[in-house]
Amino acid sequence: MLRKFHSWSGLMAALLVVLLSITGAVLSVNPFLERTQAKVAGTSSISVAELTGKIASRYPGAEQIQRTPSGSIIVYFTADGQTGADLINPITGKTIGTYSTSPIMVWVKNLHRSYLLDTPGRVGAGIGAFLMLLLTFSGAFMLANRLGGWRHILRPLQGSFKQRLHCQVGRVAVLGLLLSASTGLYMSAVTFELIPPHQSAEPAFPENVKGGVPASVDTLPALKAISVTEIRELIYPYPQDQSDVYSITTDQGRGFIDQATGELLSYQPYGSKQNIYEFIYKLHTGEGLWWLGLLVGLSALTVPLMTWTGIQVWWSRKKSATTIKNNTAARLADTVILVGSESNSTWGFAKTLHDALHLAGYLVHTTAMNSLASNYPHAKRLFILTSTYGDGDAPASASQFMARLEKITDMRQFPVAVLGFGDRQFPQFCQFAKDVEAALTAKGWPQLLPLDTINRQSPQAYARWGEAISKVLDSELTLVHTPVHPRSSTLVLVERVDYGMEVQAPTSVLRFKTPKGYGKGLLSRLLGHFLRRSGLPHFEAGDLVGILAPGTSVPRFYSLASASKDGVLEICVRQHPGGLCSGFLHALSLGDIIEAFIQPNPSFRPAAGKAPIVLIGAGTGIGPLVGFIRNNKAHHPIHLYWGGRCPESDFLYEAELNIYLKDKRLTELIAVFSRVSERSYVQDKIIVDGAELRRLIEKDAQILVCGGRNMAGSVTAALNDIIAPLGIDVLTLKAQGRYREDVY
Ligand SMILES: Cc1cc2nc3c(=O)[nH]c(=O)nc-3n(C[C@H](O)[C@H](O)[C@H](O)COP(=O)(O)O)c2cc1C
Repeated sequence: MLRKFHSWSGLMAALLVVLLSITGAVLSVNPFLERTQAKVAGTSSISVAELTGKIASRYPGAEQIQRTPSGSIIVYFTADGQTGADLINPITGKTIGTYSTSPIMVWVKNLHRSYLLDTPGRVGAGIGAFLMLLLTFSGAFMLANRLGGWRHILRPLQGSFKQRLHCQVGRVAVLGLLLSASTGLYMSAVTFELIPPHQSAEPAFPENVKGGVPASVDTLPALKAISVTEIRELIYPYPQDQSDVYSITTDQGRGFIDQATGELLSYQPYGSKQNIYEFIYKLHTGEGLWWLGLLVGLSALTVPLMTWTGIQVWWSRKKSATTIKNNTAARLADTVILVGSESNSTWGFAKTLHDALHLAGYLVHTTAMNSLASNYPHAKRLFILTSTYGDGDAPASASQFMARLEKITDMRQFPVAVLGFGDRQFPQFCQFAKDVEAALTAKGWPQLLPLDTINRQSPQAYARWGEAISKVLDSELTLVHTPVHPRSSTLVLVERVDYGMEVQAPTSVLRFKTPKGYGKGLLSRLLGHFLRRSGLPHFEAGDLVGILAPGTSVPRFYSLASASKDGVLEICVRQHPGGLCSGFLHALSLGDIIEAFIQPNPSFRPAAGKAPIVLIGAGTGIGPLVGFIRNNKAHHPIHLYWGGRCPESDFLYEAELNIYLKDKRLTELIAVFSRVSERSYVQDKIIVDGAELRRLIEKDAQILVCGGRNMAGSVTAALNDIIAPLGIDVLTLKAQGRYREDVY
């Protein structure tokens, strides 16, 4: 709900808020520039009388003096029948230069205040400020939700690069944006008198003007009592009109001064409304607070970037989303389907079930598990279809389901059927679905059907589950769903390095490129050459590539050892006896092609920051770890623990790792081998280095583990022992986003 609101209001407001923020950022530089020109040091001891005296000798035709919020003094005068305005040094009274306002800045100000459209534009600017405020609030609440509450708002972010960029930039700019949007909105409300007008009434023109011979301006007692740092404006009386007065505006109020006696007449101090308005005006414009102006201006500059990343995130979500038609509202539905999915394939199965039930006359409500409502007044049955991710964990759209279920205590219960989607090659097969079923049973929910599982999106298994549903509902349902894989790209093998034959662990590093470089047409190929683009789809090291071996419909996933910016798609594959896909890949010769698609795996990559990184892997688990090291151009400290069989035969990436050690992309390489006389495994070496690792973890180190399940389990156990003296365990590190695994 909040996300929909944030996305749609963001899309609608994009142009308005981008214009407001760019122009606001440009204007925010003004107070700083003015401040650098203004001579303010030592002016507090100078009175207005002194200043006007100095000005009078140089500008006998002075008509008005103004002090800008940044402290610059401007004199408006007439000389030889011509009017002019000069900047004055308040200490010497000398001319600094001619004062003029830049027409470009005037144009930018008008664009900011009214989009150059007068009153309708001012209304638009007010709406823009309001939408910006809503977007800032909704974005902050979404982020807090996503990170598990306000207390965890600074936790490392997960998600695709654009999602992380969007949230990170928002996190940095949130206070500045709240300040500029709320103050801008207040000023619009004042303009349209939605808030009672702030302007205190002008003091009445004094009735008791003496009208005598004007005294010299530098002798007037009222002007002697006011410091230059307090004055805003002094308007001189009409020459030769002895009944006229000086009109003065200061930081505290307005009044008139008798030109003969120098007495202050009918003075009126500002009321609290005026003071509030002026304070908010200062906060919004930075006039008089140049450093705040610059900070707010800098945060405004993030808006175009956030708009762009926000649109991209929205578009990729929309592209991959499954549209559910005939979705009944939760409060009216007799059947509820909750979906837990990471990469959207389970949504396709849920849609098939939704359509079949709708066709059979049910009122069906389908939504993400995270959107579990606190009640479904008319529901008679609940279906939960969920995949499992990570190592038996919840997928993205179900990440908050368990916590929500725990909180809801008074929901009416009705029969539920849980269907798990998973892959048997993961030992925690459909574990999250099992956990959901167990949590519901513990809360006393009745069963519609016992938990069932679907291995590798099998359409046959799904159809069989459909038959069981038909029976229990006594309705004829046909569940035919063939999963659609993302559009694949054709890649050609350009390089392979083979290892491990002698130790019965044939392992190859395979590097692929697109067959024809960037794009297909001549123009795009030329462009690709010119821009040095590889034509590969975008991916980061640690993402997954799904490869369809000929004759199979189920892809096999491999962790990527390169990022697309490296110009190649690189994987490290061990040949398993009888393995369909690994056999196919190992049989490839240079020039052979494969069909592949990218599946982002944003939860497995180092978080941003300078904290040390400990990479732990064994065998082909080194693939993504090498990718992280290769891209460590900032030379953050990286320690790599890796285990192989024999240094002469399967020391994967040995030459490359030595280069990285030399050029400091890698700080330390600890390689251990199991088929040598002093055999050792990574977990053994971790125990030996326990004290050093504990020290790194105390320094906020993050740990990334990649490789087989047994190795990962032993590493967890070893680390638990090592960090026990710190009063934490691996689960704590996981919750802090500092322990990430890619385990197979
Ligand atoms: C990185 C990764 C981790 C996975 N972890 C598990 C797991 O622990 N247990 C399991 O049964 N399936 C696991 N799977 C398989 C997915 O659950 C399965 O492919 C599912 O059909 C994906 O559905 P979705 O696209 O709706 O998220 C994993 C898949 C990937 C790519």
